[in-house]
Amino acid sequence: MAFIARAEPILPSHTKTFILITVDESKTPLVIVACGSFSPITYLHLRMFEMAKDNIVERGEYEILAGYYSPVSDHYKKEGLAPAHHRRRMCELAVSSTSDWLMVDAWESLQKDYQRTAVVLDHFDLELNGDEGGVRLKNGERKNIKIMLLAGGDLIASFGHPGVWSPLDLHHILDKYGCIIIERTGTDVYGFLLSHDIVYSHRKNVIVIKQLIHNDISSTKIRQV
Ligand SMILES: Nc1ncnc2c1ncn2[C@@H]1O[C@H](COP(=O)(O)OP(=O)(O)OP(=O)(O)O)[C@@H](O)[C@H]1O
Ligand SMILES: NC(=O)c1ccc[n+]([C@@H]2O[C@H](COP(=O)(O)O)[C@@H](O)[C@H]2O)c1
Repeated sequence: MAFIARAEPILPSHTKTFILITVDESKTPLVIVACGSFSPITYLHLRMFEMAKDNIVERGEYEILAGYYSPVSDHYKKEGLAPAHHRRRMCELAVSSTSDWLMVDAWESLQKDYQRTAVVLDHFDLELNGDEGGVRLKNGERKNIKIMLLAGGDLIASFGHPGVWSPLDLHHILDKYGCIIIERTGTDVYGFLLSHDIVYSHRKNVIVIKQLIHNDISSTKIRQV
């Protein structure tokens, strides 16, 4: 067993604190990040982390340290979104009453410009692994924390929409970090994986999770009620 080296909050802006977390040294420490609007956060946004956790635990390769919501800022020009501070607060309230491993990172929501997902993941990497971060092992060595993007099939399918994601960003996200994809009604994730050259070339760093019982709740539907 080993311990996370820091006793202060793992990222400065969180609602919860990591205090010495035990780590199974035989596994790769993993933090999962979901980027999105969360306007509002839904049960599926909570469920997707639990689905990811069940899958990861079963694989036995990683030890999950935490999951983070990173709500997009007000500069993401998507129509109908609530202000970022409300969306962030809704996420904070949702995790505080339902989870002991999910947290909300405010950094992205507070930025003065829109931040691409690749940049958001780099921010997590810097905070978690930079400056002597990561996990400290019993022998004194440190181990980097792996960071993976958690997303629904629709977001991954948007990788193929012209002009939405830069190929360089996709290589960066899929090579350096990796993706955990939750199937979503209306998107053929496996078909997309096979047909998209960049995603296919990084398929070893992509985990697809089947939604055994499909639930197509969406923030849009809730906004329209
Ligand atoms: N029902 C769902 N099944 C699978 N993934 C989902 C589902 N709802 C949301 N997600 C995923 O959650 C992440 C953040 O979601 P986002 O805030 O865009 O929610 P959304 O419900 O898709 O929102 P909107 O309706 O505003 O587009 C995305 O990766 C999205 O694919
Ligand atoms: N080029 C990019 O980095 C890029 C493109 C499209 C969406 N995204 C992200 O995907 C998420 C999409 O959220 P919505 O499904 O609510 O639009 C947001 O976090 C957004 O920042 C990133």
